Amino acid sequence: MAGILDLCDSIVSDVDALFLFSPSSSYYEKAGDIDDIDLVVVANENDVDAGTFVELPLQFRDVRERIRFGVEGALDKGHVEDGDAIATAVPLFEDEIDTISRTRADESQHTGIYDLFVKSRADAAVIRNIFELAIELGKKGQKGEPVGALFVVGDAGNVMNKSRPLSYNPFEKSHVHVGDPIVNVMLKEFSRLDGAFIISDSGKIVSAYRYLEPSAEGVDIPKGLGARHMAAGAITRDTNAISIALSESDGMVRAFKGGELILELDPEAY
Ligand SMILES: Nc1ncnc2c1ncn2[C@@H]1O[C@H](COP(=O)(O)OP(=O)(O)OP(=O)(O)O)[C@@H](O)[C@H]1O
Ligand SMILES: [Mn+2]
Repeated sequence: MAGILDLCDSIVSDVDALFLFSPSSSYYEKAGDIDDIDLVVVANENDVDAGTFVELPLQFRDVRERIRFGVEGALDKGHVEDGDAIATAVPLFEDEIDTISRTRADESQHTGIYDLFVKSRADAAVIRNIFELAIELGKKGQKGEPVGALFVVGDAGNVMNKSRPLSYNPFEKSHVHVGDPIVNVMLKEFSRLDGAFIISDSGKIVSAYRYLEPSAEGVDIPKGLGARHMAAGAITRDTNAISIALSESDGMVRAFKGGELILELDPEAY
């Protein structure tokens, strides 16, 4: 009679690599004893001193997104090759790894989730900060009044050229950066204002209150999203910026790059 391990066999048989998501040291050590398999650790920090490591900028709640990030990162860094079969060990319900799944490194399924953080003009840390801010703003907003916001990150000179002020710029003479505790308070305060925030590659807040006027030609964003999201998508095609929009109407955080929607997060899940 077949045991449950026989069912698991089809998940893990003949895989080229095993991806461990945020493993404990003991889990990592145990996995190290497995023969003939490449180990890749995907985590916020390399606590286990893994030789092969992909850094997670956010602890994506959607496990598929977390796995996609790890796989696209590993492909980019050459840890796996197109077509490789991969087993993934992930903490899904608990903090400890409790789920094993199987996927394939597939260049044709490329979503750009890794490139969004790592191959953008702006520093990955700046992009992460803006994500966290948008998520926080989205959560708070849902309790009181919903707020919308738009952050355009990187390539600020070009973005400024493709936009115009709606009102005076409260950041005109300041040298504040995202990540400064005071800035988060300011950004949250100003997010009630119209228009977009413009942020430099290194995280300097260049302007608030910008009305974006990019060419929307060739921009392919899902139908039903309005002017904020069209502008958010279009500016990333017209410049080398990425953008992060918080929707006032559905509460979602969306990231755009190269004129495309790359990632959609529900702040309530964080
Ligand atoms: N081109 C633009 N540049 C900067 N901000 C914009 C632009 N277009 C719209 N916005 C901002 O987006 C706000 C909401 O506009 P709209 O409802 O059309 O967008 P939306 O995509 O439906 O966003 P939401 O989901 O938040 O409603 C506007 O009040 C304005 O502040
Ligand atoms: Mn709207």
